[in-house]
Amino acid sequence: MNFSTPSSFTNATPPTTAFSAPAILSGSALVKTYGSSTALAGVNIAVRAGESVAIMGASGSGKTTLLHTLAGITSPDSGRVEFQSASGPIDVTAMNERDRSRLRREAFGFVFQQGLLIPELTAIENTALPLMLAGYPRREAEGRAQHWLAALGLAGMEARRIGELSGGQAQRVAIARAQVTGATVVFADEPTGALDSATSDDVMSALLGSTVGQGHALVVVTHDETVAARCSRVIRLRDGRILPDATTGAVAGSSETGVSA
Ligand SMILES: Nc1ncnc2c1ncn2[C@@H]1O[C@H](COP(=O)(O)OP(=O)(O)OP(=O)(O)O)[C@@H](O)[C@H]1O
Repeated sequence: MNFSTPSSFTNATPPTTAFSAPAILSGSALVKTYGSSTALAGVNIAVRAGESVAIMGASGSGKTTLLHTLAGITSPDSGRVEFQSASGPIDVTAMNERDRSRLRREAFGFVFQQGLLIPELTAIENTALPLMLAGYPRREAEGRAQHWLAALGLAGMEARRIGELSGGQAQRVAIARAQVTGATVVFADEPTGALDSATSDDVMSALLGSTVGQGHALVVVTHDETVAARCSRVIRLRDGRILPDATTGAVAGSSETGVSA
């Protein structure tokens, strides 16, 4: 795990392309059904280090299912998810739940619209939690958490409980917590859904700067075209399938088409 601490990136501009980077995460022929509903109907997607991919589509089109499947939270009925770890490719779909849970803790970060932060804990305790769970002593975990909070513009707010923060500040805590272990892929599901547009913009800057700005990958589900426009690539789902890219006619998520920034 890379637990390096960040410099400030609250206003960082992420790179817009990742053409030469290898796929850090890929899903091939992903199918997932729930009873008679088909959430994923054969999705191919490759995400490269240093790129941000927005997943868009109508309600029920399969966005969250795709995010959860790529992240190893949901197992597909068929198809394969592969993660490129520092020690080589890992078949996420073939892992048992215990190993997948470890992979999620160590290599992935998660930012959701709300929840997940523990209201009884302070900003620094929430941020340090993944490191504490990984066995770090409190002092070291909180030292690293403090660096992340400062880099995200939250210096001085470490001791506040979540209810004492604004929505945008709380999302920055969630971003800090998602990355304190050095996650190489961050998954975000409607990370700005509860925020006004100016705050949403700031939170996206923090999210992009702290992920793709550091050479990591960001996969973000959003209904917001403004959020999607800030990502290096947008894929659109309909009925569990990726729609062809309107500009090129290529299927935007497929590894063959690569990054269409
Ligand atoms: N746990 C589940 N049990 C049953 N059906 C599910 C479950 N999760 C998803 N589905 C179904 O799978 C389809 C895709 O759902 P998903 O949540 O991935 O869509 P979405 O595009 O993220 O929607 P939204 O924008 O409303 O969050 C829907 O028809 C949904 O009802």
